Amino acid sequence: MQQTAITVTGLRKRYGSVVALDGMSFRAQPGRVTGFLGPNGAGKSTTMRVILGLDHPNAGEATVGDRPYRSLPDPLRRLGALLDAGAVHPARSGRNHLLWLARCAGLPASRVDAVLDLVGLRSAARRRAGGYSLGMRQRLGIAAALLGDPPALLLDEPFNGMDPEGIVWLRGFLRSLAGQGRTVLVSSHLMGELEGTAEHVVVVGRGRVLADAPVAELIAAESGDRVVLRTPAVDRATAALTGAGGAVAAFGPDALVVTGLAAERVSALLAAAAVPVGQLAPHRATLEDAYLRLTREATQYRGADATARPGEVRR
Ligand SMILES: Nc1ncnc2c1ncn2[C@@H]1O[C@H](COP(=O)(O)OP(=O)(O)OP(=O)(O)O)[C@@H](O)[C@H]1O
Repeated sequence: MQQTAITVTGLRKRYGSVVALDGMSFRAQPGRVTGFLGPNGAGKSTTMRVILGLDHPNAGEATVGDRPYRSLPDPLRRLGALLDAGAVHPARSGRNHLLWLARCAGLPASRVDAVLDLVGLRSAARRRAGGYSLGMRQRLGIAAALLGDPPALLLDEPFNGMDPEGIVWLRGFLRSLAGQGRTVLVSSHLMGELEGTAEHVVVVGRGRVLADAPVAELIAAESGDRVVLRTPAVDRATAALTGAGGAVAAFGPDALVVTGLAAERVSALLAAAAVPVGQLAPHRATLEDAYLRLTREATQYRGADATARPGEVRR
């Protein structure tokens, strides 16, 4: 399979007084799922439209392989895209929708049945697409993106409207597409959807990149040297640990989060002070923790304290 990275460089885009893209740059590499994450209004869809040549940036450029999408001689065979799962004629069957797309692109009809099988829509293929659930329309959109068997895929919010079974299926499916060497760029505003799927994430806010890193690296950086412990003697534990230079914060009625001391040292200090300990473990952050911290400042539309969760220690 021909390797085809998706690259955006210095994209700027303004709609009147709204700055949608403010110097967006990143590369989605072949052979992995790249999560494109950010809160509502962060500029994900605008970036994807620019990649597809549907919107013109005020500055910067986007390429698929080494060329702008619009200059590709056989675009559907190079980059498959799902932008809007609703963009289907409601009276047409799923199969006829794909047949029509295949005909327009000069692709063989045999591809239609192949992609229907891939996305698990074969049994519903002859039903009117207007009667499909949103999850089924997403599958149809993914099938359309795969018609040309492209080495690169760009999917805008494909998990939207999928039931839990669909989400599990799509996670595995995206991983298998990347495993075949394809570039898979997937947007979402929910970190959890991409957990266990994306190896690499580009987190964006207010039109620019906030983080561009492997998921494992983001989680490790977020976890830091924090230890969570449970003890009925919260005050004595706090005194022993702060005396040794640790920073201690309450985490519920009988739990503490300790920063600045390794787990072994925390354990030794508490033993020396004869503090009973129910549980002690290094804190492992989730991808969602990292995402919420990164995007907290860049979130445009937020309720009064929408990012706080019960028991969370704000940093
Ligand atoms: N055609 C347009 N006209 C005016 N403003 C627009 C247009 N398209 C996008 N915007 C604005 O640009 C900003 C980025 O929007 P965009 O849709 O790219 O964000 P997004 O990250 O995809 O958000 P969401 O997760 O809500 O889809 C927003 O402030 C949006 O209101």
